[in-house]
Amino acid sequence: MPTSTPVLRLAVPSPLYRSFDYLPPVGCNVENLKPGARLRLPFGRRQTVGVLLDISDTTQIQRHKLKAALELLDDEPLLPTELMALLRWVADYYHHPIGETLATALPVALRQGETATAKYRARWRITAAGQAVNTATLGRRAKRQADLLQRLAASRNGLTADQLSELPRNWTDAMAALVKKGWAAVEQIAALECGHAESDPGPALNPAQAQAVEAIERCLNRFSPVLLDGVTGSGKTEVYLHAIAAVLLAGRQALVLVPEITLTPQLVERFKRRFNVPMAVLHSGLGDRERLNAWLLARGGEAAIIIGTRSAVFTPLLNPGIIIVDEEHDSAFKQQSGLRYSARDLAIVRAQRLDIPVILGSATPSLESLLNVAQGRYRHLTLPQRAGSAQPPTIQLMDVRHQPMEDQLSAPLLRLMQQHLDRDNQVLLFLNRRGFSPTLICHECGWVAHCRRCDTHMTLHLNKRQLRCHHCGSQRPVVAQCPDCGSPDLRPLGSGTERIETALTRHFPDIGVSRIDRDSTQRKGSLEALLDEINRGGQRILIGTQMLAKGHHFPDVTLVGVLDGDQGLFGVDFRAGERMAQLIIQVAGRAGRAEKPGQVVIQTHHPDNPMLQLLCREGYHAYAEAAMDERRLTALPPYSHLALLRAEASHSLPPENFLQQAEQLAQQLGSTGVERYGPMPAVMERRAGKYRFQLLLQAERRADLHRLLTPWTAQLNALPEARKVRWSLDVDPVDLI
Ligand SMILES: Nc1ncnc2c1ncn2[C@@H]1O[C@H](COP(=O)(O)OP(=O)(O)OP(=O)(O)O)[C@@H](O)[C@H]1O
Ligand SMILES: [Zn+2]
Repeated sequence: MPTSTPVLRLAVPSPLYRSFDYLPPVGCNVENLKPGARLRLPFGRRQTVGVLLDISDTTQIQRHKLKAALELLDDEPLLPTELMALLRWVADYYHHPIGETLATALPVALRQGETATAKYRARWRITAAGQAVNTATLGRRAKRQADLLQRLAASRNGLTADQLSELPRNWTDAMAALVKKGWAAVEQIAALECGHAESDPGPALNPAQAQAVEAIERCLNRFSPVLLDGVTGSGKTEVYLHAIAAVLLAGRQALVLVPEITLTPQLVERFKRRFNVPMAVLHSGLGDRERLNAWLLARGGEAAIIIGTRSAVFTPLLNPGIIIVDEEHDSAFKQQSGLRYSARDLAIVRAQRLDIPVILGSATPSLESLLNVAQGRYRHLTLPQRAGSAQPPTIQLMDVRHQPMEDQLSAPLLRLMQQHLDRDNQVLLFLNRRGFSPTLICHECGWVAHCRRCDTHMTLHLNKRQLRCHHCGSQRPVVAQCPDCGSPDLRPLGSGTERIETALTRHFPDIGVSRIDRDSTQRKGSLEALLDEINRGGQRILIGTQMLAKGHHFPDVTLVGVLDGDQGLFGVDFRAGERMAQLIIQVAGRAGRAEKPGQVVIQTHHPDNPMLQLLCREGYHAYAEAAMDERRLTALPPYSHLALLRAEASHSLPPENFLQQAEQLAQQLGSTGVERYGPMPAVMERRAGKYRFQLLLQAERRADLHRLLTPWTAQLNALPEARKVRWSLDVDPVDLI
């Protein structure tokens, strides 16, 4: 083989921290090989799909040992240069193998080697000649054509086969006749969801909103990170919509990241009502083929707005104009397995590389973002008041010590609920614990239902008569007798949403109760049905988990009760307090969002807790400031940077040994500026049958941390114990448990 044959450097899905060299496919014109294109490759005993990183003249492998790639799958680079560069950055920053990083960013269908062709569909429009036709003169024989023509005339966007298939009779012949006469024309359009024909202009902006929109519009052509810090119900979404309108006007695309789409059907609806453009909505219910289609149409520029959850941050865009991260504080933006990236952080990095604005919106910004504001890295735009006529709710602590309690419902809370219901309003109760009770205990001997695979209790789900582990998902039927002593006296200890629901139906027999948690919304469409029921208004009680805190708009809710305000006080994670504060303020934000004023009460056994008091009396920002001081004193993020090396195995020894070796390796590599803690068992040492250990690295300066991580992670796989464990590195972990 002549030495001039170039060598292809490929990213291949593999846990190895390197690229792989191949020769071009036999007979392939080298000119056609461009970085970002996929190739089918022989890999071990199987075939795989790799992405071309570079073409090189040299290789460290003896040439005769190189295998040839089998087939070039893309004529044009599938991944644009910008995205390729971003993903290389991502692999470096998260210290993740490049092949797996690229695989994470690609839709499954592309990973499997499917061809990258987008779907289009036919759409019919009326022509000028068609508009001039007086349908009355068409005569009875052409009634179907006349009907169709009228329909086309009434629709601004034209009609697709999907829309036409709703017609009672077959329409294809009649349409063909219209096209033949030149009265209708057919065009091929991207197979995407489209905004409604009747666009709605939305309310007039209030001064704070207008100021925010103006500030964003002024820097549409450059990187400008903005924290849109607006109290709940202040109309942040309106600001996004206006900013997007300006971006669309300039012929560019908007990428909108949300924590969970299925939980906020109302949001997507609002986008559709406002814009008459093709949209790619990337939700978890999409099939592989549909996801691929949306991805390709975003890449081709046909999708003007892309709304998706965290992985949407990797969507290729032809004309990117803005990135918006809604509810930026939400930990759902962090991927918790494989490539553990933060979509919020990557949105910033990507916007910077694209030189476009990025908006992080929240009523309860993360301490990370608040510090970035304080240090002048982000612009701070605030919406201090609720939009329209809505007033902020009053928040107070309710001391439940010595109070009679019915499950988690104190007597004063029940009285207050009655008052609000009597006024024909709705009451929302928040308890971040689903199921009937978190524990089932034997009253005779003290036996507790434990998970057999985790160090934790099973949760009792009475409706399904099951015990379920919320950590590994295992389940078994409820036993009638204690397996230890045979006593039938088994009692549920503590309450979850299911139990509260039962208590509420008992206490308020005439009032409808809607429970909203992961169990009650499992079936497709069930959340929408529940939301509809609530939005029909009138007396009603809502009980739910953090799902209720997610951006819903319930105009009739006037009372919000946080049933267990102490839940965040004793969390093991250093972020537990911050999370609980955000949750409380977000659920509180569901109260009094329309004309009626809202009231929020937080049941607590610690009414003197200074952080709770601060949160209630002075609001989230006062709380955040105090929490920030605490973090500074304890040198925790955002005042330091963390990386967590986790390892697990079926026995406890290998992970501990592996981490010990990893620790020694770090020591040998010299880790100035990096503190190491561990190895130590994870808080839940055994989960899903695996023993879990971890080693925490902490550095004041990010550069110090990464200087160690780069050589370290490259060598971890070579440690003797590495093959006996599953290990992973988590850079900027949000969850230390
Ligand atoms: N300028 C305005 N005038 C009147 N009503 C408005 C205005 N802006 C927004 N609204 C309405 O106020 C309500 C809350 O607005 P929006 O959902 O945009 O707030 P938000 O800040 O995103 O809320 P949250 O963070 O609590 O989910 C919506 O019903 C919206 O239509
Ligand atoms: Zn379990």
